Amino acid sequence: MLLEVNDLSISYGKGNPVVHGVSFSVDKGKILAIIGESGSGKTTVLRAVGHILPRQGQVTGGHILFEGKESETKTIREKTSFIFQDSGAMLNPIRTIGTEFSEYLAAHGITGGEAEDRMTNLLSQVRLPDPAGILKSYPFELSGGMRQRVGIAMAMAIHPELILADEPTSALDVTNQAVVVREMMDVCARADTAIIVVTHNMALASYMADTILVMKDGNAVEYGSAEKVIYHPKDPYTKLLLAAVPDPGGVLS
Ligand SMILES: Nc1ncnc2c1ncn2[C@@H]1O[C@H](COP(=O)(O)OP(=O)(O)OP(=O)(O)O)[C@@H](O)[C@H]1O
Repeated sequence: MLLEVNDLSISYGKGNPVVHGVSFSVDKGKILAIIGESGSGKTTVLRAVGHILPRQGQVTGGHILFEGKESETKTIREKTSFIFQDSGAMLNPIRTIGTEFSEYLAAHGITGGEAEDRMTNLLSQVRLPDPAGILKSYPFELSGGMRQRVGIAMAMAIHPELILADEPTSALDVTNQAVVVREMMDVCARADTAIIVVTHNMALASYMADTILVMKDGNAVEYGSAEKVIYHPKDPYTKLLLAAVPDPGGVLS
């Protein structure tokens, strides 16, 4: 198993836990969607897995195992990367994509021809036309969807075992959402990269995921294969989420 999370609890400061005893696992190359309403603890769980909880955030119970061992910051830095809602907006506005991208790779020990190859190869895998031209562009010269694709290409360029994606497409319009999600899934499938995607969108979760974890008020209220959760939900809250989706699984296809 690539990632196993057992009985995870998390608090901020001296407050009560905001995540209570959550467990799940992700196999190599598989996609887990964590779904739930705002404030249910999805991002907190994702940040704990990525070792990027804010300073006051603390894991107060449970275990996170990565490749069978207690997960350490160094391993996670090397083997996972993030895609945020506004990954594209995080690009430095006064530097070209090429400068930003190559520095990111250099920070991971990838330089010279190898870095060039990875950049152009991944930019074309996320279907950005004219990768050489993109590398010479400034972020403001690209559309929101194009910038988000650059964010996905950067996340994939270090050949991660696991991508942690927090609402990766919610800043995009509906047409772009579907395309960018498909590209993200294609690129990850080719490299056998696992994904944990946090979303409040049940249609997106059912389209992408092998496994779905439903969270409410910091608890896991439902967890299982996407098929089981979508077609045989047990928890009333999951049923409510599904009732809001006209055609689960079909909306983005
Ligand atoms: N830095 C922080 N300090 C204190 N409390 C926090 C902090 N970040 C989140 N929380 C609290 O933790 C709980 C879970 O928040 P979290 O952001 O993980 O939820 P979420 O399900 O990802 O919501 P959203 O969909 O709005 O991002 C909420 O009650 C939130 O107020």
